[in-house]
Amino acid sequence: MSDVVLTHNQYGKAENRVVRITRDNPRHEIEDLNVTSQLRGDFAAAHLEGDNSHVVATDTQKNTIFAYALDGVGSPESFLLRLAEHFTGDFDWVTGGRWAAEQYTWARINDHDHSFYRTNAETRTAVVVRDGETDTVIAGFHGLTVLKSTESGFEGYPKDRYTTLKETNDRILATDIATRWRYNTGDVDYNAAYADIRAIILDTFTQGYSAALQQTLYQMAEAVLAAHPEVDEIKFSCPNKHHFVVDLSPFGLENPNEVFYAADRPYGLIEATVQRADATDASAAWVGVAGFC
Ligand SMILES: O=c1[nH]c(=O)c2[nH]c(=O)[nH]c2[nH]1
Repeated sequence: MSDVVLTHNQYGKAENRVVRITRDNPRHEIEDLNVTSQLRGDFAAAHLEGDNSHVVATDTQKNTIFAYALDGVGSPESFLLRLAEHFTGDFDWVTGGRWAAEQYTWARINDHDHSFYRTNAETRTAVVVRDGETDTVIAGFHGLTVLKSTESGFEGYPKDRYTTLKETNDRILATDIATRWRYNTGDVDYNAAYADIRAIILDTFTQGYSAALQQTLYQMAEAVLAAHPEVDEIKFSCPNKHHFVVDLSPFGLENPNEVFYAADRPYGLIEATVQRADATDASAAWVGVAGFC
């Protein structure tokens, strides 16, 4: 057998479903997360020799996540950073790792103090990658479904023998927004930044005429980078949820852009990354973030 070497490796406990209730007064708060912890460092002996003396058990990582939740979550980013600090601080050979979370949104039922319903709003995401002294924090969300019923079109594209699509300057534009953005500093109020970036993305979606989903994605990215100097890079992955005008002429009916067939698949898939021209290369931190270009 030719010589082989162990290269990248990481390990941990995936998808720890943590629900933290803050109940120090009658009006409870709920934080609902799905947390994954993966350690990187000197784990060669475990792979090569069956020596587990460096292997902080995935079960221990799970327990640590739940124990840390007792001190509060606050924001998924700060929670993951605390985990990174713990594992790299307490175990010499853990030189870094990757901690990721999804956070689900609950709303109060009739403004009730301790009864909630899970909303269909977006899922918030966070990733912390620690490599020695360097932390990279990537925030984002997916599943925010938006639609504008006019002020969108698609024209001017090349036509060939396979083109059947008709040009239009008045169509429905609908998508499920998935986005991730990378902070260039640790000095961030993660919840406030999240709320503002989400609001900017939604507001930009509403603004003006969209010549293509590509243009709208770029404008959303540009607006976030303009308003948030602490963000260096933002990625979008957005399906074009086609709404086709139904031909009702066989029934002698006109359909002036009022009745649509909401197609399930296939769908256009439009993806883009926009970053500051002078942004540092952080491609290593994006490894493992699936579904973006
Ligand atoms: O916004 C759009 N972008 C495209 O690239 C495209 N292609 C297509 O058929 N319809 C659309 N719409």
